[in-house]
Amino acid sequence: MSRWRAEEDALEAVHKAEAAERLCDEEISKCKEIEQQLHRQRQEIEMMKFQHEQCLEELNLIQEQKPALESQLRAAHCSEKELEEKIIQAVDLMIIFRGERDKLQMEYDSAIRKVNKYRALQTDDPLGRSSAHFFGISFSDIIEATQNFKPSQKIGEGRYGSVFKGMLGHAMVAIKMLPSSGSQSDSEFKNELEVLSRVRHPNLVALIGACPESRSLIYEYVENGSLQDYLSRQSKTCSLPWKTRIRIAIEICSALLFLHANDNCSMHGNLKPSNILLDANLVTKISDFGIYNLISQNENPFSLHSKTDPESSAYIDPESFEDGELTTESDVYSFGVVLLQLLTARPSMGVIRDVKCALERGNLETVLDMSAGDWPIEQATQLATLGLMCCQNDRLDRPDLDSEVYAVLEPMREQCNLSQSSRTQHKAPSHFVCPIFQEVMKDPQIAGDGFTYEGDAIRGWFNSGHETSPMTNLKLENCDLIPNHALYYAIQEWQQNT
Ligand SMILES: Nc1ncnc2c1ncn2[C@@H]1O[C@H](COP(=O)(O)OP(=O)(O)OP(=O)(O)O)[C@@H](O)[C@H]1O
Repeated sequence: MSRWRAEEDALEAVHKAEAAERLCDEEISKCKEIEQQLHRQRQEIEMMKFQHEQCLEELNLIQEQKPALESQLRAAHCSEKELEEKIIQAVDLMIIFRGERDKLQMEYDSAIRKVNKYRALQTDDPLGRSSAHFFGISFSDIIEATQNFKPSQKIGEGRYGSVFKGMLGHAMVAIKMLPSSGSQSDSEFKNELEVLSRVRHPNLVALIGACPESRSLIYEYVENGSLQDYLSRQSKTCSLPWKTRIRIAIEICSALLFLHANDNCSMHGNLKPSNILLDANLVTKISDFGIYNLISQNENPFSLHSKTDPESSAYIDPESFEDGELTTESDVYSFGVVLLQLLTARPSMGVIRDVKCALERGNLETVLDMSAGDWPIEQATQLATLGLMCCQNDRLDRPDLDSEVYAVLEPMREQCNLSQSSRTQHKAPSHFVCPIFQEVMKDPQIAGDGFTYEGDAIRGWFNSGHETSPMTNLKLENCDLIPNHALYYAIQEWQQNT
């Protein structure tokens, strides 16, 4: 019995031990779960701490930037106010300019009426229609412009008459009074004017009008005097640097090439430094081209010339002295003398001999004009050789202007452009500026009057009902526009170099 009870107790104890073991296992697994939960919560807390620190850092950064941002805001407010004031001023100016524009428009309209009246008088056409391309001006207008030929208005006197400056409308012009005597009839004179007034090139002085009645020619005014003034040190301004002189030589050559390629006006006929004018940017403007056609010549003009002005006769082709004939090679000869003078600034008489001797002796530097700076000897030698070739006595020995002269000069342009860093302070050359917008052109277009305008400006002019030239006021044959590629590339090049 006691054994049976003892077995039962033992069994019960075993059960209890098993139950206790299960309980223990359960507790252990619960403990593990709790530990895992605890671990996860710790990780979350770490993450929250990290985010909190980041937020704090960002907040600090924003607070540090706050004063700078606030001052930027204040500055923005100030400039906003300034801009507002400027806009108000600009609007005021615009109102004033509009008033002036309306006034000018009225003056312009009355000038057009006046021109038409003169044309009607000239052509006996009651409607004032004329086929003339030159701007006809009355003698009374010339008297008014020159203040009755006041001596202080006189710029100079040449072989073909006196030159006066004057205001025609709002434009400063140079008025050349040709001799009235001669056998050339009025219609011959007008025909020549027609031809000359159509010739337009950036390096030729534009003939903008004429008064056939008084045989006077009206040219654009070129403000910086002539190359002669610079070479003979008569100019109040400084001497021309060698790079500018090379550019001038290239510009002269390009203008001569243009004239020689022109069907009607194929020669200059009187090229010399006093006829090579320089504008505000020292851009070449050649005057007097084709003037020999406007003067009736009864005897060989060149032999007459040599008697009256030996200095000028040094520019004349020796063969023209003989036969009185003017050819494109005559211009090449004159260009050669000018080239040698650009190098040496020596008088025209004797310059060929001086340069030739110096070249032969191998000491060209002794004749170079040192006021132009340090001439690079290689280019100076090239120019001297070119000048002497142009000055050959026999026409047939002279070089071809395009393939033998321009082809040598043109590559020198790049070097001149490199030197033009000072151009940044210069304003744009006048022929880069649109006559209407008065800004450097982006899309230069040639109109029927031969002048180049900004595309938008001239189209706007036509669209507003005008059928006339904005420059000459004459009626245009058509409203066609031709892109001026040469000028476009020249402007691009100039803009890249400034
Ligand atoms: N369009 C112009 N703008 C400014 N000045 C000019 C203009 N045309 C001529 N001149 C000035 O007038 C002066 C006289 O010029 P003109 O062409 O009549 O005589 P020249 O060149 O001295 O001799 P030639 O009669 O042999 O040509 C020139 O030296 C020049 O300075």
